[in-house]
Amino acid sequence: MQMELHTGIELAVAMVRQQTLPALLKTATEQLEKAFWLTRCWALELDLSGRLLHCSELAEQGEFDCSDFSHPFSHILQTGRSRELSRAASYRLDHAGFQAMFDASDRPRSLWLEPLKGIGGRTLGILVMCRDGADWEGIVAQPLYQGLKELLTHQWVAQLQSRDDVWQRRMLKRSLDQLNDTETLRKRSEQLSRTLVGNSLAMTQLRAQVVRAAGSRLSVLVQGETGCGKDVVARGIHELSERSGGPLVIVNCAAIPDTLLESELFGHTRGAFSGADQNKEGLLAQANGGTLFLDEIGDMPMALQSKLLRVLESRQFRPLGAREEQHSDFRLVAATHQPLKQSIEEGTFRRDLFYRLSQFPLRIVPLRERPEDLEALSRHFIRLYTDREGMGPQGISSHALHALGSYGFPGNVRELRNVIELACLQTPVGDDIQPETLRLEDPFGNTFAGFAEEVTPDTLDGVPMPSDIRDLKAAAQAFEAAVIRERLQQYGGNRAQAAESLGLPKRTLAHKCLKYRVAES
Ligand SMILES: Nc1ncnc2c1ncn2[C@@H]1O[C@H](COP(=O)(O)OP(=O)(O)OP(=O)(O)O)[C@@H](O)[C@H]1O
Repeated sequence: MQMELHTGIELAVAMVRQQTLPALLKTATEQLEKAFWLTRCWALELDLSGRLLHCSELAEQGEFDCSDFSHPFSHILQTGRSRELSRAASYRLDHAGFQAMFDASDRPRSLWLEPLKGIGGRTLGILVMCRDGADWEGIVAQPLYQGLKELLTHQWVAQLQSRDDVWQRRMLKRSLDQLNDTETLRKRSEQLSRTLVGNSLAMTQLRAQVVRAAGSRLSVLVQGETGCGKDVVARGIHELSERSGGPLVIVNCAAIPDTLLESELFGHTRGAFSGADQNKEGLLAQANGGTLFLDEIGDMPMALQSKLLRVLESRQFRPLGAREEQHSDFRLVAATHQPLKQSIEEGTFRRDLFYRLSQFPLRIVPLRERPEDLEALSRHFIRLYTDREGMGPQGISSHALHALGSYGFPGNVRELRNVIELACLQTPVGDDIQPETLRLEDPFGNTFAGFAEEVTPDTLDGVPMPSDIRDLKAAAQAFEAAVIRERLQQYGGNRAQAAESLGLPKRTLAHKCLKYRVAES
């Protein structure tokens, strides 16, 4: 009796020490084997769906489908009662998994199959005991067996509960993480919608992409027609990224002469070339810790493309005339309105650089393909005008919006901005912009909608009538000069605004002003 008590306590302690269900089942079956002289003992675990019994100790073929009656376990589950199985009956059962278990138990004379149930009668699994004697009733009636079985089912339920708790905590954490991600994405997209305006599906998707791109370290290539917002997108990526506290260095590859672009980017030492009278830090170095935005990358000369590719691979570069290499940790955003794939085919753009740049490609849809954005963009530009000037129109009439909708906007959002700003100027304070104040024309001067005043070559000072032209080049230059003069007047001499309204870099406008001797008014 004392011996039995001692064994019982030993077994109980071993069981309660186990931290996982497989460890508990292994310990329990080993202890039962020892205590009752079994040749083998197995514990089959019923899965959550109730459709599969699993025996982790049987490495292969340890799964028993509960709807398959070619093994004895489905019958036990169905009746909920224990039963004995003889060696002869076991031989007759044609089930590979059961036969593997029978073999691994050394083909005992008798097996005892007992369903184990937890709280509320929920079936946990089946206990399989193997022995060469057949006195099962004598064993299962013993208080030691009853006590151990009760402890086993108790611990089994506790393990399932803690597994459920862990699983539930994990699920909860996962859904919270997902919620947080979605919430962050939503908040950032909302923040971006203040500068990257538009309610169309294309714009909503673009904002989500910009937020994703900002959160990654990949190089971004922004493609889209001129004036559609590539610059706005590049700034958005910088501002929403972890580098927003660092510099945003913008380089317009088309505006800097080829001969200067390399030294502008890489920097140079004093005496590196004639005219280099002091050391100059390049834009690559200036972008350290921030973002480098290479606008109009399609215009970069081939020789420089190879050098840029090397820099992108190592973030190392050597200023002109320098002996030592320098390092700069920048994130690259490039943009172009040119179809780069075509440039690659024509041999003017390096394929390997294209792939290096477009790790995260973004494409901006032209304004004519998202007319739903016209209203939000128009109101945005009216608000910007009013904030800047301290007064302005109240809004825009539905007729004016209709007129905007019927125009193709070859200059995209930049053109819309110019149209709205000019209309703001001509609309009495507090009124709505009307169609007559919208100056809609294509780049060749064809009028589309109500015009306040037509600007065609014959109304521009100094431009000959087409029939009077004797020198086409001179006439074209006179036309260019007249347009620039007129635009500068319109913007009160503000070169930046005039340049933007003409789709020109400021530097190019300055150069043309010098060439045509156009002074600001
Ligand atoms: N979705 C937008 N929301 C608000 N403003 C926009 C949007 N898209 C463009 N703009 C405005 O339109 C003008 C032109 O945009 P931006 O300079 O970004 O175009 P771009 O594609 O970089 O042009 P380019 O090809 O000439 O460099 C800017 O004044 C910009 O603020």
